[in-house]
Amino acid sequence: MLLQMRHITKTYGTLTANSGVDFSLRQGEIHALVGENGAGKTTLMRILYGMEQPTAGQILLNGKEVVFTNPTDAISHRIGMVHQHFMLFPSFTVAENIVIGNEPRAGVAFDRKKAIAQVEELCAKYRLPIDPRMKVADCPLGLQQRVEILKVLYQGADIIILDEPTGVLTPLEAKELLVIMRSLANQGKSFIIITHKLHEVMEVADRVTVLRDGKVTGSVDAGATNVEELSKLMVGRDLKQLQKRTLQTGQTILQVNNISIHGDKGKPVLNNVNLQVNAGEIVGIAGISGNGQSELIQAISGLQPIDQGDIQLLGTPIRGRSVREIREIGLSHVPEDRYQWGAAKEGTVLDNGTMGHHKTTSRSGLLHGQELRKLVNRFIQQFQIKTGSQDTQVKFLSGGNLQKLIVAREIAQKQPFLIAAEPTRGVDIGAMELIHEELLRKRDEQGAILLVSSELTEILKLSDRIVVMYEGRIVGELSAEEATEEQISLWMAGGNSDA
Ligand SMILES: Nc1ncnc2c1ncn2[C@@H]1O[C@H](COP(=O)(O)OP(=O)(O)OP(=O)(O)O)[C@@H](O)[C@H]1O
Repeated sequence: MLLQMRHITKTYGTLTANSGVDFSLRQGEIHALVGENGAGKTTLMRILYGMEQPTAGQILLNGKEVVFTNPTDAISHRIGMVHQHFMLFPSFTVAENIVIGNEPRAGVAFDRKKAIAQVEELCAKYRLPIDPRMKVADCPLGLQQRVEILKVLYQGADIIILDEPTGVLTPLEAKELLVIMRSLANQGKSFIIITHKLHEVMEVADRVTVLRDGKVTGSVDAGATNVEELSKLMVGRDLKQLQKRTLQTGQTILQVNNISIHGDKGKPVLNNVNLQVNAGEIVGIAGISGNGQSELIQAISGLQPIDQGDIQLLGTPIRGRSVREIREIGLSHVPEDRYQWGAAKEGTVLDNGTMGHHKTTSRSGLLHGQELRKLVNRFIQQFQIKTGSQDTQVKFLSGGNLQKLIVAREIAQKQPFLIAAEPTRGVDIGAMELIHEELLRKRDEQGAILLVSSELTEILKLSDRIVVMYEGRIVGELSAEEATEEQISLWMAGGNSDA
């Protein structure tokens, strides 16, 4: 056995993140690590990568015990990790990012030519083409991830840990990544992949280990299991089928008229976009990321100025208004990037859970400490948010648990309009089910929801109407009854539209 982690336990104060976990990896294997948010997957991998030390337990590499006190130790034992949030220097080139920390030198100076040659050689060896001279800032996310993988390969890794690698990728990039992993595994590399996407597990993994509440609930060959069985091992119950009713829509809540945003390079990022969202409906925006969806949301929520057109929320023009003013008129917003816009990382669960709620919960204009705590307690219970306490800083929450807190907070705002951008990114399947139910409940209570998701299945499952964006324009619109995956995918890829 290439790697064995034996009886790993990790506690943080009273919280047990891993409890007696056994995990093993064979050479050339792709091993998926799955489990609910906060089940302890990232913690286990941070231990393997030397970022955390276990409270108890052992790691054996090729049968010999190893002790890592930092990632440098893990790297010297040929273990590499690609984190959920890439750790690249955007203003540096691809080659510079790959060789960083172990740069070729000519005397004391950095040998740029040699770095480029080394990276070209590496790309050829592993059949992962990329231009080493390109600036990372100019690479789409799929290529940035390739840089991360090449960096780990440059460091000599034989065991590669990928933490939710497809979360930020387009469906096409995600497919490519799975092919790359298989090809590298065939060349002898071994992978551990943390993911919530069970169809990916079935597609790429040889083995799957399931964690629940810090403990292993199963470790099986992927060929001997299926999505239903894995879900049950993860959440301890069968998942329900979502019931969606057909509703009458009400008054227009959001009206976007002909808005455009000129880009830096002469190409518009938004091009004459018209959109309407009514009370009692979910309008889903489908599109490959980077086709103007982010800018559209930012324009509506006051984060980005527009160059042409106007937007009305509940009949009030909002062009040029601040985020705060727009929120006061009637917007709640689950932002696409939870770390940049959604949360104050240094703040506590209580601070983050109550942002925007002070007004609604105070009786006399003063803040009501107890009421706010009660509210956050409700979020924690309902969404099963795993946290030490309300006073824990959110930087200690697992990614999925922070996402659940933001979604709970925003849905509870009781605003007439909600923008839900990638609302289930990084959450487990049980939490996804709950978030979907809550979005539908809000819609059933005559809420107007604009849903943006890179998961087409999510768009199809929840939306009453679907619009497709391509290169800054809306290129097609379908009702839920008319929508087919084929038609939408065609429009998403820039295929012909008659809209
Ligand atoms: N440094 C820390 N201090 C306190 N608690 C922590 C720390 N790191 C992790 N935890 C807690 O340990 C538990 C396991 O977290 P971990 O990030 O391993 O979960 P996960 O399975 O990767 O979840 P997700 O799917 O949401 O990413 C969580 O409850 C988390 O809040």
